[in-house]
Amino acid sequence: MFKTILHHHASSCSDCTKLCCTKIEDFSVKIGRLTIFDHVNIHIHCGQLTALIGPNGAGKSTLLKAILGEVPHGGSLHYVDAKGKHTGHPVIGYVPQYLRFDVSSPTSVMDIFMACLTRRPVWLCSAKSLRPRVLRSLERVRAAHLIDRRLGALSGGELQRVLLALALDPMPDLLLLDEPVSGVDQNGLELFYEIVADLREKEDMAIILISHDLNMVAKHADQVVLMNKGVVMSGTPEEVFADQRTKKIFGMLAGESAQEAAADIPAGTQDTAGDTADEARGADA
Ligand SMILES: Nc1ncnc2c1ncn2[C@@H]1O[C@H](COP(=O)(O)OP(=O)(O)OP(=O)(O)O)[C@@H](O)[C@H]1O
Repeated sequence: MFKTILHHHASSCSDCTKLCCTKIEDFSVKIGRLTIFDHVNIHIHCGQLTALIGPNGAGKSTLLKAILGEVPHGGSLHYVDAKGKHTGHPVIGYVPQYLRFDVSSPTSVMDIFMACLTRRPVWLCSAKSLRPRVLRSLERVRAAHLIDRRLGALSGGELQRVLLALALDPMPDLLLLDEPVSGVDQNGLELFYEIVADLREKEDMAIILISHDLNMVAKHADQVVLMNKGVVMSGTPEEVFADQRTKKIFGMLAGESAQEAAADIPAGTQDTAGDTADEARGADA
């Protein structure tokens, strides 16, 4: 189960010409008669962190699930590797916004890695032989000390790093991160962003991150995509945060920065801003 959640394989594109890039072309998701989003076109380059921002219900998480192929969608995904050749089956790593599991379960971090790293039944695997590999994975996210910890005993930030370590083995071409809205404290969030920024540089990885923390986005993102049932606008953090449509969606007061405004909006109340966002999107279309 964890394997399906954290790693997916997708087919590559047919017109590879330039640098490593993931092209999301004309993506749309409809559930019944409801359009969750449509006409989504985004290019994600390797070595870049693309932040997805927008109000609650904008369709951000659904977009990640569509990229993973977990949700039926229109449009297509194209992958181009750094040499302009097909990558065959690019690996996508995914860290979900939350994970439902029994917090009283004795399952440890090591157990979960063993279940994910091998196709053989866990009871036939040698923990001893896998341990160095698991430690290496956990070291990448500064969590080696958590290897024998029970999953249910981890803090929100620690669990997020363990899930990230799982999503990085095998190393993906594209990493999708759905930031938890709660349960991770400020220190945990900062550490997580530091690790992600490191990965982007050292591994030259393409990363899409859904974020509710506009300060962190301003600090770390290379590209920001503002979503509200479609792409409202995209650009550098400076461009997106200075734009009237962003200000409208996040209900910013005159002179207030996007980050300050977002900090003022209690979780779960941004839906109200969504109506305004529709207008903003309508004006853009
Ligand atoms: N399976 C489903 N059936 C019906 N509606 C759904 C389903 N999945 C998502 N939706 C709706 O699609 C919209 C987008 O949801 P999504 O979780 O993608 O938004 P989001 O931008 O990630 O929101 P948040 O910031 O609150 O996490 C919401 O209105 C949600 O209720």
